[in-house]
Amino acid sequence: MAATSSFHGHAAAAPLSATAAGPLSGRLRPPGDKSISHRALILGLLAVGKTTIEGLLEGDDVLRTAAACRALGARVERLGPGRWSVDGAGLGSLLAPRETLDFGNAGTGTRLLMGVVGGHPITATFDGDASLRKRPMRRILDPLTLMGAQVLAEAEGGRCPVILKGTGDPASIEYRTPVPSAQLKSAVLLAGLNSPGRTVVIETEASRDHTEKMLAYFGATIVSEPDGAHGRRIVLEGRPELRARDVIVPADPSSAAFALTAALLVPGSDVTIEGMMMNPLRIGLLTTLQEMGARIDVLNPRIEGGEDVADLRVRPSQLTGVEVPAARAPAMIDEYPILAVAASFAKGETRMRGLAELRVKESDRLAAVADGLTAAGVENRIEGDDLIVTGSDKVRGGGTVKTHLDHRIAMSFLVMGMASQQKMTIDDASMIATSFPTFQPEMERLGAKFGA
Ligand SMILES: O=C(O)C1=C[C@@H](OP(=O)(O)O)[C@@H](O)[C@H](O)C1
Ligand SMILES: C=C(OP(=O)(O)O)C(=O)O
Repeated sequence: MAATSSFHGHAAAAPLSATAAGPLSGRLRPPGDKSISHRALILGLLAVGKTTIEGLLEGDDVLRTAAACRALGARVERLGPGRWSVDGAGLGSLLAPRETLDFGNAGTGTRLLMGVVGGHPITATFDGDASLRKRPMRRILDPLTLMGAQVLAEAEGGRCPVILKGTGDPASIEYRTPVPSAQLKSAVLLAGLNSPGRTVVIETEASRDHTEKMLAYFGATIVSEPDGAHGRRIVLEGRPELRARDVIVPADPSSAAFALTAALLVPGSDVTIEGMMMNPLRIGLLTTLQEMGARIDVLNPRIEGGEDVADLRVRPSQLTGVEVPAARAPAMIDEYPILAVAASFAKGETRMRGLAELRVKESDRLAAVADGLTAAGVENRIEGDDLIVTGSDKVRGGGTVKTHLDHRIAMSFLVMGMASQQKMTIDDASMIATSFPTFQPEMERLGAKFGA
């Protein structure tokens, strides 16, 4: 679990290839959900008492959040694999960190903790790797400024490094998020926690609701109601008494997506994914693949850690291109790169609409996916914010894909190489450790073949 990145760049790039695999078979428990892992640590920091976490994702992004929580006054300990405890500093009692908070590659950690710092009378510096330094932070800093926080320094265009001076008395605001973003919604809610009044966030398109659910679980009064056709209105009462809780982290659907897609594409496969979180705001990929004709049995549905989970048995399927509506984007936002790989093997055209937010992820994912598909001989085009992929049952493959410090681009094109005629090479596999450090051995255990 060595750090994979530091402020400006990262260790030497590690190219990796995937070649056509024999059938993939076996069972896989994907790592803990990344979104829930960040939030469990952060709410542990804000609660009084000892929070325990089971199944924490021990990827670099989350380890950076653990380090930041320590710097803000929590005692964070690893008890065993995936088992962690957080002795909270308590809402209103955070320490000012002495050093820069280095979030590496992680947008979620950066933005959620900007919300936390923004609502406390402390100053902190936020920074990360070359990818993080390109990502927009104004969307977070704007509402925090309305609440009374001050931006003491920022790089051009509201980018990291950012020095943020929070306020111990955040104004209660009603905020309509200008882009569908769970990170933005969460930052406002986390800052609003320390406000004496009510914080209201309205989103036109519902985004993942893990912050709301976990705040309620830790004892906050928070109500989320439908607003408009696809939106939510969330009302949080300020200054709750947050009490430490025990958190169980379900398996990450965004990580499960890679084995799931690989099993659909590699002939003869039969893979069962265990304990995948089925939160409706996270399973847009599953819905889309089912619409495309994927044979996925949803088995043993149950509740784990307050979330719906299930086991998924996946077998190869002839996929057919579909149109993916823009309204589904928040529920499958990180899965478009792997959907584009699935679409490459589908009959006909898949049109993915409304992908503007993909341009501001770890890389410009719209461009990175299109370039990777082109390198592999897959017909594709970008029209406005839509990506259109024309599939075929024989994908040539070959070529080297530039990953631009983006773990999802890296894993997606390795999956392509498991089913394409020629091997696929990625220029750098090191970023995979940010979200799925066991990706390579776990996929090899199922039958994948990687090489230089
Ligand atoms: O809140 C979260 O945990 C996340 C929200 C999404 O980002 P945006 O809020 O920028 O859409 C997603 O892409 C990211 O991987 C995790
Ligand atoms: C966008 C992602 O993460 P983050 O915003 O936390 O960097 C992701 O994991 O795909």
